[in-house]
Amino acid sequence: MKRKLDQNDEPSPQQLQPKETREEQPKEQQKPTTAEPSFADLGLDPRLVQAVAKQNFEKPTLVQQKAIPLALQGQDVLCKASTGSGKTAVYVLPLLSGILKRKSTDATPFTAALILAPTRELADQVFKVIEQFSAFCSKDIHAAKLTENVSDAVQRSLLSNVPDIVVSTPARAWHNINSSALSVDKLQYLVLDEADLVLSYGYNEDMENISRSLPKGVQTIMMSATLSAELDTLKGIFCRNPTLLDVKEELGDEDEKLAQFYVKCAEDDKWLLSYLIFKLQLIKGPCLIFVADIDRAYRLKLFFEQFSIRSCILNSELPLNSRIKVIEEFNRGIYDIIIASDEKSEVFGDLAIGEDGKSKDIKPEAEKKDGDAAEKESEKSKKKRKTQKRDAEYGVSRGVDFRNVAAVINFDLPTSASSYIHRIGRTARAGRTGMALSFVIPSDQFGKHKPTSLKSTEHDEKILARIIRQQAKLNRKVEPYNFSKTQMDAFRYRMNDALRAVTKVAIREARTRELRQELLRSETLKRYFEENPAELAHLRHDGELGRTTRQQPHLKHVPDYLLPNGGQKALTSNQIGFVPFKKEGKDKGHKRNKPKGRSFKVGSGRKRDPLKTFKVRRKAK
Ligand SMILES: Nc1ncnc2c1ncn2[C@@H]1O[C@H](COP(=O)(O)OP(=O)(O)OP(=O)(O)O)[C@@H](O)[C@H]1O
Repeated sequence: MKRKLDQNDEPSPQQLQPKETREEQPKEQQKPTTAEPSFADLGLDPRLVQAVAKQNFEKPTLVQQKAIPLALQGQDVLCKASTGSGKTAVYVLPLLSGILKRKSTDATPFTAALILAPTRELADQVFKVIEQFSAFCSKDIHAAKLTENVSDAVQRSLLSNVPDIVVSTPARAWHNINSSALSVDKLQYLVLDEADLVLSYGYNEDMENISRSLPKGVQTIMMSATLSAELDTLKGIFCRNPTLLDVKEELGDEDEKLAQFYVKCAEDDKWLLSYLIFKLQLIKGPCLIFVADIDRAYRLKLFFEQFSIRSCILNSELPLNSRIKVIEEFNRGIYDIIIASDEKSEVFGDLAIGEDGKSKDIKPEAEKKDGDAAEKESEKSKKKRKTQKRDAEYGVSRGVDFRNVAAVINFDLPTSASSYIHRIGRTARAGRTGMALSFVIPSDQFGKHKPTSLKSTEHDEKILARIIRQQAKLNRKVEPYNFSKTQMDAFRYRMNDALRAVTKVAIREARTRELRQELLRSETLKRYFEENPAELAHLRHDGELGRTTRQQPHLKHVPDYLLPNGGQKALTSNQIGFVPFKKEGKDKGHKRNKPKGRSFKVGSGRKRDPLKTFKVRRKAK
């Protein structure tokens, strides 16, 4: 965050670093102590240890230290560890090691491992990790992924090469097993990644079917970030008596890595705050903004465009290739803001807010208006939805390895505490620091600003109470954050101007245009870009979409008179302040660097004049 800094504000080095020079933060794991095992000590094939070193993993994370030896011994394992703790390597390394060991004496080709993940993004990500870890034994390991949108014939030919490892979603895996394209007769390993989510994605039947087709004695590894009743069901289906590992980070460690805040605000204030946060660059570094549905994501993007704030979109409508590319480019630091519609959270949120314990039907925004017009609109949008192709195997808040995310913003609070865990788990990964900020609509404010009201936020306060309780159990705090209303109000008319310009027609048009563009990129141009990879760099995903939005050039910059006395410094004051990051130069967001007191001061020199900094940055864009 290049937010307002005051005595209470201690910016992390990463957040203060200009985007262009953004580097990965040093990882806590990188200083081994004598007491802790190295990867070489875990009994892995030396070629894998070499590949791990190439990834700059200097020592195994706690969950890796505990679970890899068990998996190497052939035990069934059910492992629970927090998001971003390195669970993928926990199963990929032992699988590879086992396959290499067997192949040294028996080269018979057969599919030895099936890895199931709830979404195609995740399956694709796991496949990439396999490729990385088998870099020094690629001749001996052949892996295939069933994530591409290709015909049965293409999948069949892919599988006819008898890959050692197949990575898939359960639905695709079962489809191919059922059609005999994939033989699991000799399967040795079955992995369920993000096992707590597999059933909520509706894969029950596929899982039952897969289980029935497996030979006896398959070693099963289940990985999960949360414990849920679903894990028990899966345990019953696949392995009766696994070794249970519940790996917790050291006490206090999480607390330091991840700062969590919430802001109670009116419905339109979310828009105002987001505008301020990004236009004044109060958050610095890559940000992930979660909204409840696709229209809302486009609305926010078009709203941002009114102020020249660039962002890209992730949703289930976009082709998988585009989604993966957006994530990859975000990870490479090309984009600063992703607006992700967390549709699964809305569909599967436990919403168990009702005292009756029953979940409630959450209707999309267009369906919650009063009167005939609303009904008609609702009918129209229902029809439209039916004809729209969504990817049921999409999920962005769960498991996707976004790197170096400085902040996760819950623009719309999720409807369950477990969804919150998955969302905030996209930041503060692998020993890095991060911040989560959630907008919460107090119940007396709900429905007060019709144009921006959203049904799923009706019970925000109850969900927040659950989140706070859940985080307290994990020894983490979610703290309130207050913005000064008076200072925000100076910007309110600009926010209203921008909101008015983002009409329903503009949203629909932007959504259709982007879909068309992405399909074109994804399908028609795929081969061209395979042959001309350099050209791909010219295709950006954060371009402007709002051609039909009213253009308002005066909104693109912030006049000096709007900034409170003292510019951004004032915005970071106690009233409006922002997130207490760590001190510059002190790093590193870990225990040994615990900040001593809060003494960061904003100077008055040119370099530190936030207004001037802001102007320079704007020119640079
Ligand atoms: N031993 C290690 N040292 C340093 N970095 C690591 C280590 N192991 C994994 N990582 C990195 O940590 C990040 C998170 O790893 P991974 O995606 O496996 O976490 P996860 O526990 O599966 O998270 P989630 O629950 O969100 O899926 C990745 O970028 C990975 O490269």
